[in-house]
Amino acid sequence: MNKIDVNPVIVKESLGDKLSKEKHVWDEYLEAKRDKPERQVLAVGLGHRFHEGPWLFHDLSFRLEPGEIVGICGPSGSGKSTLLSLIAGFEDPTSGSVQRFGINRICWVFQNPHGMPRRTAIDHVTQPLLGQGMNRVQAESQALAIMEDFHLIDVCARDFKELSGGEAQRLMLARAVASRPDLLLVDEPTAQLDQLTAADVDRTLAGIAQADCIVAVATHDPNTRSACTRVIDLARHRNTEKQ
Ligand SMILES: Nc1ncnc2c1ncn2[C@@H]1O[C@H](COP(=O)(O)OP(=O)(O)OP(=O)(O)O)[C@@H](O)[C@H]1O
Repeated sequence: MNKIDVNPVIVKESLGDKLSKEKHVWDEYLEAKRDKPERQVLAVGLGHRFHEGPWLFHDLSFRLEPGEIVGICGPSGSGKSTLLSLIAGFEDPTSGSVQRFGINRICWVFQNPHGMPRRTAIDHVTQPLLGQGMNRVQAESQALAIMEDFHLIDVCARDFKELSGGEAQRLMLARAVASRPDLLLVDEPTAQLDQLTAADVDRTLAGIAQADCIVAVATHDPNTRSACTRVIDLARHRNTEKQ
């Protein structure tokens, strides 16, 4: 938890004029909290199973904070997508709790890229920026800067339907970054791609780390896993005793 600085002079003065000065200190505390929301996801003792089925994972505790790319890893069926849903709050855990702080906008990138076939690549990235109130010149310049991070400059004027699978997936990541979410969840970004195209996506994955956004990527691809800054390995949280 961030330390909130409280002015010691005001605290000392408050001994004399207790009520009003204490209120001052309290207001300052609230102001500081408003300015620096502690954006985080806190999971404690998390476990999940569907109906009376086997436990996918249990006793899972972690904290997700902005600035890193957290890989949610494990074999097929281990519950990676389910854990993303729990993190987002779309599903309630069977045991334990997930708390979200400072999260209003959640963005998902799915394994199958979905775009508008006859709209250009740059349109897909410009759109969310226009929605945030930028004018077209500002939005296009910002969109190009984001697309550069995802190696998309050469195809920016191409229609979505003309993009390769890897380009389309990188465009989904660029559009997600342009949407400025508080929480970005990426589900198996390379699952539908061949090895070479997947490597293209992995090379640009660092571009989704944002100073003010929490990022989690579900993957069973070892290269995508290596591109993450930290890993939650679901294989370690399966326990036959609990099944
Ligand atoms: N709504 C549901 N109801 C019942 N079972 C479900 C539901 N959603 C997922 N499952 C089951 O839970 C298990 C974990 O699914 P999940 O999609 O989370 O795994 P995953 O690790 O993401 O798998 P993959 O790597 O194959 O995408 C699977 O056996 C799946 O069939």
